[in-house]
Order: sequence, then C-alpha cells, then structure tokens
Amino acid sequence: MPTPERTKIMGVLNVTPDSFSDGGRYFDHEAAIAHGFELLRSGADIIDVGGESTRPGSVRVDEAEELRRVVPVIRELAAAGAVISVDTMRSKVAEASLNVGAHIINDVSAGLSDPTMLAVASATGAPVVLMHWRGYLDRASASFYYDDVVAEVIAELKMRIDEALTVGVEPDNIILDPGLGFSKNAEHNWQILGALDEFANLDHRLLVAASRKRFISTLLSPKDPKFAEESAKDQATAAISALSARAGAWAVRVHEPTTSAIAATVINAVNSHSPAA
Ligand SMILES: Nc1nc2ncc(COP(=O)(O)O)nc2c(=O)[nH]1
Repeated sequence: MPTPERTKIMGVLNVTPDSFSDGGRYFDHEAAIAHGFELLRSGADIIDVGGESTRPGSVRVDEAEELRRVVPVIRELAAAGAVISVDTMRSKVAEASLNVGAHIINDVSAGLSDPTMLAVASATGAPVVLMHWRGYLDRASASFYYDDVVAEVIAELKMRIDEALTVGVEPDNIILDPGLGFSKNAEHNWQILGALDEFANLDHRLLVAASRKRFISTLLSPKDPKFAEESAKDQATAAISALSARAGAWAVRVHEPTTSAIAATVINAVNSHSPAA
C-alpha cells in the first residue's frame, strides 16, 4: 500500500554494547538520550530504541537488563515529544516502553519469539512492525535456503499478518518489514530490494531497514567489507531509501537520517507529480 505522504525516517538508537554498526557508542543513558536528540535534529521522524543486539552470533540479554537499557531512554525522549518505536522481541519490554511513552512496537521476530507480543499490540492498539526472520531462534545461522526469496518472505509475512489479525491487531496497525540481512544473504537482500513494490502492495505499511548492513559494505568494498567507509555506507543507504520511497515505503530505518531525509523529500516530489498521484 504505497504511502501518500513522504516516507518517514526512523533513526536507529541501539542502547547496546555490541550492535554490529554502532555497538557501544550509546550504551550509556546520557549518551543515548543525547544521540536521540541528535537524530531528531538530523531529520529523524521516529527514534527506534533497541536494547538487545540481533547480529548473528550475539548472545541474548535477559529481560531485566533489556528493560534497564531502554526504559529510561524512551521515557526521556518521549517526554520531549519524540515519536518512539521500541525494538524488542519481549512483550514485557514492549509494555513497559509503551507505558513510558513509546508509540510503536518493532518486533524483529514478528511475534514468534514471545507468544504474548501480538496480544499486547492488540490490547494497547500500538502499531507493530512484523519483520521477517526465519532464524530468530538460531542467531548463529548466517542465512537460510530459499527457492524464491521474495515469494517465500511474502508468504511467511502473510502468516504473521493472519495471526496478528486473529488476536485483534487492527489492519492499519500492522507494519511489514522483509528483514534485510536476517537469515538472508546479499543475493536475497538485493532480490528483495528489486521487488519492493510487491511488498508495498501488500495492503500494509512497509518499513525498509538496510542501513549500513553487511551487504552494503560488501558491495562497496568487495575485497574486505570492513574497509567500507561509513559515509559511503550512508550514501548507499540513502540510495536504498530513495528506492524504498519510490516504492511507497512508510518508513526507512537508518543510522544517519540527513541523507535519507533528503532522498525521501526528492522522491516525494517525484511521487506527488506522477500521473498516479
Ligand atoms: N524492523 C527492523 N528492526 C531492526 N532492528 C535491528 C536491526 C539490526 O541492525 P542495527 O544494528 O541497524 O540495529 N535490523 C532491523 C531491521 O532490519 N528491521
């Protein structure tokens, strides 16, 4: 369902010591809150606050630690008027975050990890991101086999949509995310990005999160991805944000909002002057 207005920018705020792209920079609450305000100043419409790294091989933190990391940060940013999504697979963390002012649940397991998550989304009326991740139980696995990654991801997301609707989540509160890099290799990711219109036409809002991911680093620095410059990764991310906006994505999830906000603004001008507009 292509969004009529400009694609929103969701700024990434990982309050973790080990996220793959910015692990440790904002682990301290003061630094996290300061970075949240910096993201807003740089063009973010939403701040996505996460307390648990999801990178391959990462070890889960316990619920108490995840709560300790995110709740104070969300409370402070929400009190200042920021629109917040909480990036968590735990319903208790989602509930606590909504109680201190978060607006959106961002569940990278699409409700599979915690059986009460979708019921919390239904009961609270909070929009919920359902992200596709076959390997949510087995983080060590780098990727899975797909015959047709686009068709299979869509089919599996549709199963999550059905379950969400069954427990009472409003259709308008369902946001879909193909889960770039989650149990998917670079080839899978590029195929998904080449078919974003199929995702955008699933009658639910679409979130695209490619920012600084390994498949971008590998494209920019094939010999050794770790030599890809952060600014180059952000420019590549902005190109994907433009592609996402053109397909009608509701939002893009990025570490550096400015370039993607500019890309979304340009594409919004194109979309609003297109015959279909
Ligand atoms: N909805 C959604 N949430 C996510 N949270 C974390 C990460 C991992 O990367 P990070 O280090 O950028 O947080 N990727 C996603 C994603 O692709 N989609």
